[in-house]
Amino acid sequence: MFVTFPEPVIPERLRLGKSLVVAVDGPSGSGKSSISKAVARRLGLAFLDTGAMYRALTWHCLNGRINLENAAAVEAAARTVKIEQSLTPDGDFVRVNGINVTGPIREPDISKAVSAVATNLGARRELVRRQQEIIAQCGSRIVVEGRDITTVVAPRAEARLILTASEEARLRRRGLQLGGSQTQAQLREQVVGRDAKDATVVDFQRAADGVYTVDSSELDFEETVDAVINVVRRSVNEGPAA
Ligand SMILES: Nc1ncnc2c1ncn2[C@@H]1O[C@H](COP(=O)(O)OP(=O)(O)OP(=O)(O)O)[C@@H](O)[C@H]1O
Ligand SMILES: Nc1ccn([C@H]2C[C@H](O)[C@@H](COP(=O)(O)O)O2)c(=O)n1
Repeated sequence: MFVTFPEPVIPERLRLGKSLVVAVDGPSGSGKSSISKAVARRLGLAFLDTGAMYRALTWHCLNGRINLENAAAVEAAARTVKIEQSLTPDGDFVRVNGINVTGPIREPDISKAVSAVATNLGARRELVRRQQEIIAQCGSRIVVEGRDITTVVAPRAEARLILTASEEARLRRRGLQLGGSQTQAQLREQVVGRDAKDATVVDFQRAADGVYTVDSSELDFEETVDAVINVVRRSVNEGPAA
C-alpha cells in the first residue's frame, strides 16, 4: 500500500514505516465509519470497523441459535468464530466462517440484537484481543473506529478522538442513510436506545484524558473529514488533548 500524506500534515517521524494509529470513538450515527474511511483514504492508512465484528458475532449467534442471554455460550462463540473483513477504506466485506454477511449484519434485526453481544464482557475481551492483533498486522498504520478504541483497544494511539453530533443530527442522518425505511420510533431505538444499552459497559460519549472531540452537528461531510485530519495533525505535532 502506498502512503501519500498530504504535506505538511504528518512530520518526518511519522512517515512511511512509523506507527500512525488513529482511534475514533463515538455514539451511533455520529459518522465514525464513513468519516474514518475517508480519513484513512486521505492518509493512506488501513481501516478497521470494529462494530462490524460485534455485528458479525451477533449474526453468527442468531444463525446458530445461540441464546444471546447465555453469556458463556456467546463468549465461547466469540473465541471460535472466524471473522474476515476488509481492512482498506475502499473494501467493504465481512465474512463469518466463510459466509458473506456484508449486507445481513446491517439489517435492523442485527442492530436490535447487537447490544446483547456488545455487553458480554467475555466476548468483548476476545474481540479486543483480535482488534489489537489486526492493528499490529497492519503495521500500526490504521484508522480504527468503535466505542472503546481510544480507551481500551488503542489507548496509546498517536491520535485519539471522539466523533460526536447532536441527537437530532444523528437521527436525521441515519434516517437518510436507511432511505426512509424506518419509522421515527425505530430510528430512535436503533440510535439512542442502542447507545443507552452499550453505554453500560463502555463510555464513548465523553472524551477520556488526552482525547480530542470533534462535534460534526454543524459541519458537512467534507468539513468533518478536514476537522478529523486537523486533530491527527495536532496530535502528532503537539501531543494529546490538554
Ligand atoms: N458531517 C456529516 N454531514 C452529513 N452527513 C454525515 C456527516 N457525517 C456522517 N454523515 C452521514 O451520516 C450517516 C451515518 O454515518 P455512519 O454510518 O458513518 O455513522 P456511525 O457513527 O458509523 O454509526 P454506527 O455506529 O451506528 O454504525 C452516513 O450516511 C454518513 O454519510
Ligand atoms: N468497539 C466497539 C464497536 C462496537 N460496539 C458495539 C456498539 C454497537 O451496538 C455495535 C455495532 O456497532 P456499529 O456498527 O453500530 O458501530 O457494537 C462496541 O461495543 N464496541
